[in-house]
Amino acid sequence: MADWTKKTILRNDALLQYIYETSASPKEHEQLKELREATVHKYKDMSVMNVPVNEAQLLSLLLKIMNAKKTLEIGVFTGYSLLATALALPEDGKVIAIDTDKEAYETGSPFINKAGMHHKIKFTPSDAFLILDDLIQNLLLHPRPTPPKLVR
Ligand SMILES: C[S@@+](CC[C@H](N)C(=O)[O-])C[C@H]1O[C@@H](n2cnc3c(N)ncnc32)[C@H](O)[C@@H]1O
Repeated sequence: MADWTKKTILRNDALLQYIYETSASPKEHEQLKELREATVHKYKDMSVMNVPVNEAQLLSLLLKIMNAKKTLEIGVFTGYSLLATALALPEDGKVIAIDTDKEAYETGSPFINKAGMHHKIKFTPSDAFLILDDLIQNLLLHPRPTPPKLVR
């Protein structure tokens, strides 16, 4: 069976530890760290569903490089990658966030508020398939000259 604690692309533990200690962990935003710790406290082993610190930093870099303003977060859980995304977007950026699990979102939500990122996020507690159908229908009914850049 897959070992979820080893779900990283790096297979060398010593190298991974070095990267975390010298780069990823010192750069982790205070509320991302608090959200991650609250997730571990509440969800124990299930907390590995959050993206790892270094992957969230890569995601943040990619969003900044592409000047993303609108993103879709399909599968929020407690919101680690959601908060990392919101922090990487400009002040008027928007994230449509969808998850069936409202309780998990509400576990991370206080840290999103504390980081001052709540205004960028529209959370919908729903099956993403239903919301995506609506979004596609809307785009078909009201086509835009430039399609939005979407990152998941
Ligand atoms: C791996 S976790 C997401 C982790 C999150 N991106 C992070 O970094 O913290 C997957 C999430 O997808 C949600 N999910 C699974 N199927 C879904 C669906 N059809 N619609 C909405 N959410 C779904 C689950 O409830 C779960 O919270």
